[in-house]
Amino acid sequence: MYYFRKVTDDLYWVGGNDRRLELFENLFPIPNGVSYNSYLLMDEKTVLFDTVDTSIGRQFLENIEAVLDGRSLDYLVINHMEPDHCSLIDELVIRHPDMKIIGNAKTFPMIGQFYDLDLEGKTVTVKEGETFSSGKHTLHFVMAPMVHWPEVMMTYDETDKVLFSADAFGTFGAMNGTIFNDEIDFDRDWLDDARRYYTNIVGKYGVQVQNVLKKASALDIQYICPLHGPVWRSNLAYLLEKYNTWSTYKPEMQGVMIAYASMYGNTENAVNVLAVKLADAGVKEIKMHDISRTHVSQLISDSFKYSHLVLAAPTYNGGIYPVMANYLDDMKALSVQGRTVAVLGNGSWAPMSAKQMEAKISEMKNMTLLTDNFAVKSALKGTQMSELDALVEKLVESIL
Ligand SMILES: Cc1cc2nc3c(=O)[nH]c(=O)nc-3n(C[C@H](O)[C@H](O)[C@H](O)COP(=O)(O)O)c2cc1C
Repeated sequence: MYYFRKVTDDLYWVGGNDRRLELFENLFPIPNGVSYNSYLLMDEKTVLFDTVDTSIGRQFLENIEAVLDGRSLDYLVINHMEPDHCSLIDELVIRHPDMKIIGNAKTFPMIGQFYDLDLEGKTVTVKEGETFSSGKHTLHFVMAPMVHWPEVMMTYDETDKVLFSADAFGTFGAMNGTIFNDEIDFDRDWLDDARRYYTNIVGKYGVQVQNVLKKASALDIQYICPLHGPVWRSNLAYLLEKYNTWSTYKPEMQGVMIAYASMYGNTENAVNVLAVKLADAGVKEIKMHDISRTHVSQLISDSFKYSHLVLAAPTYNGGIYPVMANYLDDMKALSVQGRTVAVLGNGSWAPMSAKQMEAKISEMKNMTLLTDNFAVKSALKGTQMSELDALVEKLVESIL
């Protein structure tokens, strides 16, 4: 049985949810599932905005046939060619042989890479700022390269002031029938997933997101329809502000994330001592992660969230304990920058991890290091307490 929801008088959400998928992109745990959004505009011409992932393909096809109610699909706008959104193109081409596909110069070569389809005479190539009339509605195309793939564009419906934003403004999380931001408590229930989605998937492309935000600021937007997660129809300033903060790498929270790795508990003990000293000194926003137990995508998310990071790990075979090395590599790859960082190492005979972690941090942009090779030898001892107290003082001064 089909299901859909009306977004405006002429526009329908025809997507669906996957609560079975363990790892999004076979990388990111999604305990709350994920939605794949697609939107169908019922104008003089019918226009579908993007398709969905194969996992919900049959449901999606049923949904659009129900809304079409016997009409054929005239146009498919492809804002993004990532397979979780374009997997049903070939099926739609078969079902609606007269359908034309609207994309940009980078869209069609990608369709050719993914599919063997003869689209001769069935494509409409659009450029930045060009418009297309479906009857009552005028669609206006806005290129959004590298947010987060090169072919990405957004489509703005000038008539109803709807922005189809591709993966921008999307989030992990399946939707519970409630598809609008004013039907949910986004800040309480969705923000963490939204931040983890943004920082891990789009986070590297802050400059490109800023370019798109500038273009968006020139539009009168009443609705944002992303490809994952809720549709925004109120309080858009909240979401735009989050995106502005994340894409400029500004912290959301003045506080500290302590990310530690520990085999036998001694590094863990050292950061526990540090944490209570910070709390004693009045620092309240402290988030601790045992990084062997926290997925690296959550660490990246919190690296964007907090102003200060304390990273602690033992030396392992002359290098950095593997999960910490992996997290540091991910931080660099995803362009984490502008944070104040303290590093704590450990080792029983030749402690190298502090120096090596500091070297990796200094390869990242605008990082302020508060430590210089602070290394515990096996376990924290009273003899190192003044060094630790000095670090606490620096952190407190910088945080508060
Ligand atoms: C497989 C393995 C390799 C290690 N390699 C080094 C090393 O290269 N240099 C060193 O000083 N300590 C090395 N260590 C010792 C640990 O870094 C050290 O015991 C540390 O105190 C462990 O901290 P933890 O109690 O937080 O796990 C190694 C330990 C293990 C198990």
